[in-house]
Amino acid sequence: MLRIQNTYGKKVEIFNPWNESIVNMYVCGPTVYDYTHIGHARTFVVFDAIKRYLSLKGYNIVYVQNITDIDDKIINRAKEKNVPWQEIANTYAIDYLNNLNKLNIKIDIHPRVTNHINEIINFIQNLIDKGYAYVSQSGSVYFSVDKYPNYGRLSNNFNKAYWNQGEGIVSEKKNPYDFALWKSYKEGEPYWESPWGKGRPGWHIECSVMSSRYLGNKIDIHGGGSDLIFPHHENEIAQSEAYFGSSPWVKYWLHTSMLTIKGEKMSKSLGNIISLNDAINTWGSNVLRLWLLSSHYRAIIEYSEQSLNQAKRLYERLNALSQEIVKRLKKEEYTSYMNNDDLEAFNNLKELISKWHDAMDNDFNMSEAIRYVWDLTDLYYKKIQNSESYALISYTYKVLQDMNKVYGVLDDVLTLDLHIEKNLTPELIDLILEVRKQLRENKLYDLADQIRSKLSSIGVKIIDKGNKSDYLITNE
Ligand SMILES: Nc1ncnc2c1ncn2[C@@H]1O[C@H](COP(=O)(O)OP(=O)(O)OP(=O)(O)O)[C@@H](O)[C@H]1O
Ligand SMILES: [Zn+2]
Repeated sequence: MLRIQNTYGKKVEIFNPWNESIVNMYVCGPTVYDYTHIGHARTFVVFDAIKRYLSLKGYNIVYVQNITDIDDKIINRAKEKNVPWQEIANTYAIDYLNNLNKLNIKIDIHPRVTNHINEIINFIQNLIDKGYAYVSQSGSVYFSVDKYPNYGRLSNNFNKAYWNQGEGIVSEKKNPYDFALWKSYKEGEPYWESPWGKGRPGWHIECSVMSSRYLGNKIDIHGGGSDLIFPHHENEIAQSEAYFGSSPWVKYWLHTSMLTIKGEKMSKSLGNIISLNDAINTWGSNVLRLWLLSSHYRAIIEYSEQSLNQAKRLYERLNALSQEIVKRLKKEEYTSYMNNDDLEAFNNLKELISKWHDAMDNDFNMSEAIRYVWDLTDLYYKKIQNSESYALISYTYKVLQDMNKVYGVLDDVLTLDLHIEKNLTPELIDLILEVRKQLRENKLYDLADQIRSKLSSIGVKIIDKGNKSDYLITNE
């Protein structure tokens, strides 16, 4: 049974999504004004692994991660470089998407703020109509924090002096801790028309709007780095619960701790980043993934070549043994008989994968789970490598496959489909062979040969005997 530590309430809870088989996930994506860095990768790889684990457990997941493509930081960077702001946003959005791809991360929906301006305006208007927001003299719109009684519950801080929004001193606010939903136009800045005049959306509102646009009014998992708990996520909750008039809006809040370098958060604004491009060129994406999935998601990761080298060793071991297993299963040089040693190794494996699941079920305890991956490599070289047993070797393959569904680093190697016969019914193959026979009778040999080679590539070997054909299912 999966248990998750919810940042909201700081308690470990049994995972029980709103709908028993579907999980809605939203994770805050980057503001695209600089290169994607390994700090981002820490958060994005962890949530990818969480999504993959939930999928291994049988849930259907819808995963949304936004792209913030309009923001003060983008506008400032464009001014510095003297290029249009769209160029900055596009360049770094492409960098981000390419790197996700290299890291084997698949997001279902990647909404961009500038494609949702109308929805943002409607959402804000609704908050004004309900009395949760007000329009200032300049035409900016602010959320009235005092109107929302649960403010502070996520970050567990109810001291109003702490609620500094980092927006500088803005005298037009009713309270210093009110935050901007809409920012009125300033000379030389991009703008959109709105009922309150020209302007652009504030940062927090975009996530409330885009998450509900794609996931509805109830979210199962909302994630992001721990740097976003206050004020960003606190504000998202206030806006969304005010808008929907119900609580809780999000069932489980999950936050990754920061990736640090020399003890400091790696971040674009501090200028201490190692870009993902560079890191992938140096280490490869598989080593990076394994490294980032070797720590608990709530523990800080300090950048260190030593720990990356350790992940590299693990990857090389896993890769080598996977290749060996695949080769052996293809060669059919085994027997199905299990001697006592095989049986013992089989039971060790069973215990190992069950402990791995227990660790993952325990609030995705990846630092413990990775130990079982190391143990698997030890077990293989000690007790499995010299075994002749098909049952043992194919079970090792299955265990590796399940683990890899989360780690996602052996996709190129684990290419055997041990259950090919399940996907191709004999009737279907007979039908294809019949069609091929008729093609040959009509001297359409090219087409007949194409069918033969296509079938061969999916593991069905055709054996022609005169005008009759038979077939063999192989794992090649
Ligand atoms: N060093 C880090 N470690 C882990 N997660 C991070 C780190 N930096 C950013 N994130 C996470 O990555 C996502 C995108 O963050 P964002 O674009 O705000 O990055 P940033 O580098 O912190 O930028 P800025 O310096 O402008 O705040 C967020 O979910 C954020 O929490
Ligand atoms: Zn967000």
